[in-house]
Amino acid sequence: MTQGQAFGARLTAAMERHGPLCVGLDPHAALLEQWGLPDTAEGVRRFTDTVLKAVAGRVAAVKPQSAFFERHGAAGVQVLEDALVRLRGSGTLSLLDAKRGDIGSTMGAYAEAYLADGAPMAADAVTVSPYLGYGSLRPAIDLAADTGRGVFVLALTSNPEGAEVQHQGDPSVAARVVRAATEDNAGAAPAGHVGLVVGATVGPQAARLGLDLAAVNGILLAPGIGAQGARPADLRAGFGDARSRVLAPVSRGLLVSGPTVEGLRDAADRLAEELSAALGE
Ligand SMILES: O=C(O)c1cc(=O)[nH]c(=O)n1[C@@H]1O[C@H](COP(=O)(O)O)[C@@H](O)[C@H]1O
Repeated sequence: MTQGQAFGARLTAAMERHGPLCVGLDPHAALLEQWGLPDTAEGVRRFTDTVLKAVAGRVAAVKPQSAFFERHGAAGVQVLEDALVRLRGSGTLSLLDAKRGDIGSTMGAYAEAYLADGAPMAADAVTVSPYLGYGSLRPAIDLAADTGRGVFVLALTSNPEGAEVQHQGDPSVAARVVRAATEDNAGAAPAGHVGLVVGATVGPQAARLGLDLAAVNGILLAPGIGAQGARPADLRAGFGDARSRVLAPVSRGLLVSGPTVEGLRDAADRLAEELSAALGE
């Protein structure tokens, strides 16, 4: 293991220290405009610099959404790579949101891109899609374990269209993904390296679909608060006894508080408190 501690231990410690907020780093064109920045790689660089100045070292995790960097080509991807480097050692973990999923041999290459020591784009964890089969993710799950990193597997996503696939079957497809991740996390303490994505907007449906979230022994990434309509208070009902494992990523709902470092920082502090209160005992 090359990150010192295992991913589950590092993220659990960061959440105990800083709370359940994960800052989503999504430089949407509309946000760049609102911040008075050009919709170019240079605009994305200045946006990213402000977000990291505001929150790096103060929140448990930052989740850059790769798409908003990729739309500016190689120059945008360079901004993302630089952000990942900057987060290393900051005390804030990087969760790269790239939602990768492919046949196993190609998945191996994605794993090397994001989860190998010394990789230019190495993050603390990456989001992955199990919808080519959970087993196709094996190269990423295993490399993450070897290097002290993690993966977040999509289980029950926050968007309404996810139901077409994830709700199907008995047990549901989502429940089978949860069960597979639970097996990969068995025996780890305080948490395993396979996290799951369960949207804050759909958490209340988890029990109906047979997801045993309390048994997962991994961190539950719960997007959907703010722009997608969920509120911090919804987490308590949606996640029940698993709520101490919830890490809530918020992008637009927080980023609209820019463009000043102080404005963003204050908003992040308030949101972190609200989330802690909603998820507390
Ligand atoms: O993996 C994710 O983070 C993710 C999964 C999911 O089910 N829903 C979801 O919204 N996301 C991501 O979380 C972020 C949500 O952004 P906001 O709605 O602006 O907070 C985006 O980067 C999405 O791509």
